[in-house]
Amino acid sequence: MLSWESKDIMTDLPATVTHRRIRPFNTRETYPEQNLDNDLCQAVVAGKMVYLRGQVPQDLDTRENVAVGDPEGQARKVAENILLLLSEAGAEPRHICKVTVYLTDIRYREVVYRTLGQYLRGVFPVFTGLVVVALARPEWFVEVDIIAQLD
Ligand SMILES: C=C(N)C(=O)O
Repeated sequence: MLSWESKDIMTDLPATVTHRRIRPFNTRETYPEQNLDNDLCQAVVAGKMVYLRGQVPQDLDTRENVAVGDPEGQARKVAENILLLLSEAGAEPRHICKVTVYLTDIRYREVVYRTLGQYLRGVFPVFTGLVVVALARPEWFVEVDIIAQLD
């Protein structure tokens, strides 16, 4: 059976993979209430491409949930996380290509889009907006994926 722990798979990884992984963590630390064990990170820089983890209203340093019950405040925190991670990746908002917005309620769409729009004025990314049944924590109303490309 194949598994990521398989020696064959590990040795098959190309020696040239040099992606930069920003703020690595394990889900045991970020979701202590869930039985998880995933090595993840907040951003990957792969050549000129920058991929952000789905950003949620959580402080990137303390992991504290922010703006519980407040979709506008959650959108603001998500946008601030995105700007911080982009800068850590050496990117700027103008590098953003694709934004995917996940909402837990269609009624949050206007306030969340208005708030994100304030941070992305003049950027003109492509956007996808989805309403989903749930996010990883019940307190979270919004999650945003970003793909950017450096110059
Ligand atoms: C919040 C997430 N993006 C996650 O748990 O994967």
